[in-house]
Amino acid sequence: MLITLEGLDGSGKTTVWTALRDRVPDATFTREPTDSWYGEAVARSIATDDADPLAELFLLTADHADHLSGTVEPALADGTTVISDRYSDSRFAYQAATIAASDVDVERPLAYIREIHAAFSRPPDATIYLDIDAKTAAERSGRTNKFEQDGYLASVRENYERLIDAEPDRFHRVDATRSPEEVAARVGDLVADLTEN
Ligand SMILES: Nc1ncnc2c1ncn2[C@@H]1O[C@H](COP(=O)(O)OP(=O)(O)O)[C@@H](O)[C@H]1O
Ligand SMILES: Cc1cn([C@H]2C[C@H](O)[C@@H](COP(=O)(O)OP(=O)(O)O)O2)c(=O)[nH]c1=O
Repeated sequence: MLITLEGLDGSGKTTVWTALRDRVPDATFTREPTDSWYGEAVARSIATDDADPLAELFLLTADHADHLSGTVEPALADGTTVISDRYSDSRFAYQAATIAASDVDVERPLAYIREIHAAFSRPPDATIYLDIDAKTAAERSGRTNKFEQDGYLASVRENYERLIDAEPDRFHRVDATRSPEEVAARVGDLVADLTEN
C-alpha cells in the first residue's frame, strides 16, 4: 500500500512522517524531493527565483520517475507499506500554481501535469492531507524561498482543494493547526486503519 502525506510547506508533514516511524516500524519511509542527484537538481531549481517553470516541473518529474523505479515500486513489489512525505499531488498543486502565474502558454496546467504522470506513475492508495491556511504555513516554514510565500501558498491550497474535490475517497483531511502530538496521533490512527483494512 502506498500512503502519501501532502500539504503546504510548514503544515507539519515531516514532523508527522518522523513520528509515524514508531507506529509503523516495518514501512518504507521515503520522500520527494529525494536526496538523489535528481533531487539535488530540484533543490537548485527551488533556490533559483527565476527558474523556468516548465524546466522545474520536468526536473521534479524526473526525480519522481527515479524515486518510483528505484524505491517505491520495489518496496510495493515486496509487499511493504510505503509512506512518502510528498508525492505526485505536490506537482499537481505547486507546479500548476507556478505555471498558472507565469507566461507559459499551457491552458490547463493542473490537467496537463496530471496527464504527464498518468502515462507512467503509480497513484497513491491513500493520501493524508495536512490542512493549514496559507498564512500559518508561510509563517511556520519561515518564508525562506519562492514557494514559502502567503499568496503563492494560497494558490497551491486552492489546487489541493481541487484535487480533493476530484478524489474525495483517496484524501483524508487532518486539521494541521492542532498540536504536533494531536496531529501525529490522528495521522497514526488513520495509517493504522488504512493498513489493517
Ligand atoms: N502541529 C504543529 N503545530 C505547530 N507547529 C508545528 C506543528 N507541526 C510542525 N510544526 C513546526 O512547524 C515547522 C514546519 O514543520 P515541518 O514538519 O517541517 O513541516 P513540513 O514538512 O510540512 O514543511 C517546524 O518548525 C515544526 O516544528
Ligand atoms: C515534491 C515537490 C516539492 N515541491 C516543493 C514544496 C516545497 O516548497 C519544496 C521542498 O519540499 P520539502 O522539502 O518537502 O519542503 P517542506 O518540508 O517545507 O514541505 O519543494 C514542489 O513544488 N513540487 C513537488 O513536486
